[in-house]
Amino acid sequence: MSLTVSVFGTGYLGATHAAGMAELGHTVIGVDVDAAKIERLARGEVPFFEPGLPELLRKHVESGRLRFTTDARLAAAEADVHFIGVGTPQKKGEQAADMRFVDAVIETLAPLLTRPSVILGKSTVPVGTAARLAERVRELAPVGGAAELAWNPEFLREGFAVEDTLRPDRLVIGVDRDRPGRVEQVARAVYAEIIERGTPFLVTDLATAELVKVSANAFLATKISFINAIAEICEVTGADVTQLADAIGYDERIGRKFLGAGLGFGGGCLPKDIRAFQARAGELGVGPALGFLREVDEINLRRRERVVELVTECAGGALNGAKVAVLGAAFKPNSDDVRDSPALDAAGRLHLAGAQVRVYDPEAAANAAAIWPTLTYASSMVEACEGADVVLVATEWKEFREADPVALAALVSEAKVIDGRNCLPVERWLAAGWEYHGLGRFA
Ligand SMILES: NC(=O)c1ccc[n+]([C@@H]2O[C@H](COP(=O)([O-])OP(=O)(O)OC[C@H]3O[C@@H](n4cnc5c(N)ncnc54)[C@H](O)[C@@H]3O)[C@@H](O)[C@H]2O)c1
Ligand SMILES: O=c1ccn([C@@H]2O[C@H](COP(=O)(O)OP(=O)(O)O[C@H]3O[C@H](CO)[C@@H](O)[C@H](O)[C@H]3O)[C@@H](O)[C@H]2O)c(=O)[nH]1
Repeated sequence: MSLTVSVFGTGYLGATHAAGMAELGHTVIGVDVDAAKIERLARGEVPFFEPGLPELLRKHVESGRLRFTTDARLAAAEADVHFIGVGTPQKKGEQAADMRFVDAVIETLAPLLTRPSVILGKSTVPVGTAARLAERVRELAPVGGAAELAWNPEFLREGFAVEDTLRPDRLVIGVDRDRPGRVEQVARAVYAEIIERGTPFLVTDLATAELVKVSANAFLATKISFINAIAEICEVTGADVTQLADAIGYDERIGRKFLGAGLGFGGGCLPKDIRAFQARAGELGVGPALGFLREVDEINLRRRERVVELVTECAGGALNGAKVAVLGAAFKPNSDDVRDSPALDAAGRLHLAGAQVRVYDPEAAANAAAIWPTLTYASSMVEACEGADVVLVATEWKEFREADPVALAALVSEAKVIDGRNCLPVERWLAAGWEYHGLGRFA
């Protein structure tokens, strides 16, 4: 069944979700308060880097199935289902999530709902938010209880956002058990094509759906920090954390995914989500239950300090004046996102410690320069490496993994590389004469 849906927020999540909904056959209205962003999207342009999204978005904008507006009234008038995909960033100077964007959508949208409607929240929120918002919607909507709200967390990964939207591992819908209404039936209609393929569709209560999302991210962050903690031990014992991860990963109960030791996790999700989860647990009086997440965060941040230490050692003990090429600024490859990026953070720390840092990233330089305008940005890997005393690989872009170590060795001043993502073919780099340092291996 084809529906008309709106998506509030057209960032990484919202723009992908809007295009995905159109691909599933629905008529879609994307709504954002950022007029410049809406103008670009309406022209069929994606304002960030996400493989496969420009083609999908353009296709549906051109067919007229996907429109963009800053006017919430249009969405309220035409759509039967409204998705909330606005940001829930970390509050400045606090651990907790900033809920003002989600709240603003409800305050704007609910008073406009004059016919039965379903609101599906996708943003990552503290447990308890959905119940609070459902109540507020009933208060504000002219149709009262005929405006229903459920929570439908999103699990997409940047870099694979289109694939994850169209072919998710599972769908989770949290509904108000005391007021079941039509919301489950509507959610099934929205995702019919995906459900028919046999994708697990889990219906839970509101709190469980909210907690599924933050628990998944807390688990992923914990797995990464686990292996990075082991990397610290490997560094003082001469062991190799990548071989260790392979060996423990063969045990299916453990699994090899997310055991990539290196500079650690960053981005717009894992760091702020584990902090907001701890803050919420504290508010609920069960802070100690998530005390381990503080450790997870600390282990993660220590990796950035370790990289600065390694660069300093490679530069002969002092960073002042050392020429350092930093390859990568994005928090991970195939993304231009630099939110809480370990790569950019390491580059910034090296710069502040007196190194002459030249950063190269194939997609994220403009976003990086908005945060760190005082860093020097090279327009190619070659330009970044020319005359460098130390090369730091900070994001595992394919371009860096497949770089020719012989050609690069001829450009640099000293052939010393720190593989901050343990992603380089070590034998090739050693054979080309490089002094190689990984994280948790050949330290
Ligand atoms: N980025 C991801 O990969 C991802 C994946 C799963 C879940 N999430 C969650 O999804 C949410 C959005 O994340 P994001 O990375 O897309 O954020 P983002 O910052 O890229 O985008 C948020 C968008 O919301 C818009 N916005 C703010 N207030 C608005 C309003 N009142 N009405 C309409 N639009 C408004 C902003 O202008 C911006 O375009 C967060 O809760 C995040 O935790 C993100
Ligand atoms: O073995 C690994 C795997 C990942 N990372 C790092 O962890 C961070 C996060 O990676 P990833 O989870 O792939 O990126 P996101 O796009 O932020 O996706 C996460 O956050 C999203 C927003 O909540 C969720 O929807 C996704 O399911 C969840 O994977 C990045 O900095 C990676 O470099 C590692 O250091 N080692």
